[in-house]
Amino acid sequence: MAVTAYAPASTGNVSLGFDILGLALAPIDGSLLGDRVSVVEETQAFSLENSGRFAHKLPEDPTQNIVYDCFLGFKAEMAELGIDVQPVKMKLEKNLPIGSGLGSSASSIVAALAALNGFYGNPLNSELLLRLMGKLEGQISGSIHYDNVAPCFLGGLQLMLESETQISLSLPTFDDWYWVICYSGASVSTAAAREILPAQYDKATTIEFGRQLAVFVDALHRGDRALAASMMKDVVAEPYRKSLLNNFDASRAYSLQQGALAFGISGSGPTVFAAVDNLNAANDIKSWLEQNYIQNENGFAHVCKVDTRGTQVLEDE
Ligand SMILES: Nc1ncnc2c1ncn2[C@@H]1O[C@H](COP(=O)(O)OP(=O)(O)OP(=O)(O)O)[C@@H](O)[C@H]1O
Ligand SMILES: N[C@@H](CCO)C(=O)O
Repeated sequence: MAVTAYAPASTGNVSLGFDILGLALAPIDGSLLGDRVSVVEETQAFSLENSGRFAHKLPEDPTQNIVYDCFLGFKAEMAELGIDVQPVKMKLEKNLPIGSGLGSSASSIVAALAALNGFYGNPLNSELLLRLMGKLEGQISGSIHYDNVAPCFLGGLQLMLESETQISLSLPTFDDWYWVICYSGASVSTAAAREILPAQYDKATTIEFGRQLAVFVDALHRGDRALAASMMKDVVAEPYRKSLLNNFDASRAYSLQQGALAFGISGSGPTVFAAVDNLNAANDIKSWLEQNYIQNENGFAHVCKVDTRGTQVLEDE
């Protein structure tokens, strides 16, 4: 029976946890903000059919699509278990823009591997799947980082542990916070946005990074909203990346003036996010960003909450 998986958008870094903190997102209006991948049936030769708002941005050759690499990666893992996997017919509904900072490739990777695993009766455990997801994400961006694939797969706010037995730890979040996200419509390559960062950081920045992350995690566990929000300042990527983003400073200034608790770049951009604890302010910031941050017809904005469910796998009727 065909199996479909939905994998939500995610924000990597969340300003204060470069490469090791990520958040899954769900628009509060119920709209889909994530890719869907189906495994339809076994066939003679691998095939992939693309649909969705951003399908036209995908490589035309199916073997250049990361979903194909997911199939190969899954087949190799299954071979280790002594199981031979035949070519399959797959479908990708590409709802997330590529190079958006919303974990677009991660969403395709997670949905593809979750659907493949579901189709074959879940032979691979979650930990193994997540490692494979990270490996495939690393293939695209140049280095393995789990801050999109882990929240996309598991849901919620995830802190990377990356021990031999566990990749990610789930952190508590505040139910009353909204996350306004706005994608400008431009494309920023993750690999390029990583290249512009320094290879080394000075002592003061390193101490600041450690202080912020430690205090933030403690504040989350104690439910101290104000303290948590006050730690959400990016000392690692934003100083270098914001020059790639049109109208970033004005967007932050407006959001903070409207009462946003924090404002930053989602992943490697160009999507920005504002954390807000008031729905009216969240809607107001969304409207302003739609008017002032979006650059073309591909852009969009949503008021979101944390997606606590992560990837959803369904057997088709
Ligand atoms: N299914 C897919 N989804 C997204 N990108 C894909 C897919 N298949 C192949 N690619 C290629 O992978 C690369 C993705 O680039 P990049 O990592 O910058 O984007 P991204 O993962 O969409 O970014 P972000 O995490 O910021 O949303 C592009 O070159 C794109 O053509
Ligand atoms: N942590 C990654 C996320 C990419 O979406 C980066 O900022 O490069």
